[in-house]
Amino acid sequence: MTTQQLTAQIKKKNSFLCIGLDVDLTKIPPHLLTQEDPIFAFNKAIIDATHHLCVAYKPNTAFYEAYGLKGWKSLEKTIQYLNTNHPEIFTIADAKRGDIGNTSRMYAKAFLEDLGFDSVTVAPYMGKDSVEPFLEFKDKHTILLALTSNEGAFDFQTKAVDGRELYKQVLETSKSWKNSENLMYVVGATKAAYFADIRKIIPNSFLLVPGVGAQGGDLKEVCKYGMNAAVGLLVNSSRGIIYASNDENFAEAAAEKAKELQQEMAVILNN
Ligand SMILES: O=C(O)c1cc(=O)[nH]c(=O)n1[C@@H]1O[C@H](COP(=O)(O)O)[C@@H](O)[C@H]1O
Repeated sequence: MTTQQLTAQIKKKNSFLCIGLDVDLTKIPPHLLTQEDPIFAFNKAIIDATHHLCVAYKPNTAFYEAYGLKGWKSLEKTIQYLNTNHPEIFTIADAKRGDIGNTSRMYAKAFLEDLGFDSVTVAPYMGKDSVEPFLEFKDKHTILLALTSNEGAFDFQTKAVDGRELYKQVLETSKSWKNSENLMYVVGATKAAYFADIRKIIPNSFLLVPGVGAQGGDLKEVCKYGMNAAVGLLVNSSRGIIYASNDENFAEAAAEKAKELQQEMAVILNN
């Protein structure tokens, strides 16, 4: 998918919501546990109830890898379901990969080619040759961790190296990499104060913004400093949406939560 197609979908749906499919079997409604594939059954119900409210889904692969072969199968079925039924929706494999070049090439093949995701999250710290293999795929996107939502972001990312914060160096340096037009960046919603500085370095790139909902980030603040002329934001909420209820009505409850965020977004987009 191109960023133009993503932006068109944002305008059409009045939404830049990304729903995180972080499925934990201890949190899903107990009645699903008797199904042959409870993770996929849960995801399918969530997708069926929310696809008109969001423009992206982001399964975090940890929640699938934790269940071994069965979990990976559920991930495969989820991306196939999305690509078959909602090809206009942007998909993110939140895998946070990155390794020496030939290994990154295999990660890129796994997520962007074999599974068929539109994008994958990648850690930048092994540098250019660890990221460029992901950038080779046409109309696929590499979402580089810039300034993450967690407390630990202050351990390294905001520390100055050669007089400039490390996250700024990641933004600046990565712009010169081959096919860098395929880059997007992760910036946590909990770091709203940093968005203005970030936009000075990468005015046009899409930002994946996790951390609203369960982690307490503020949507309005994020938009005030992070939005660009083409919107340029995908705001993610996982637990705050998918675990709104663990009764039989869980999918409708998730849709209600997604709608609350979408309506806030619509107001912001139309102001
Ligand atoms: O790459 C991410 O998506 C990510 C980066 C980051 O800085 N912080 C962050 O929370 N995430 C992911 O975004 C999701 C947030 O989930 P909730 O806090 O439940 O909305 C999880 O899948 C996290 O792994």
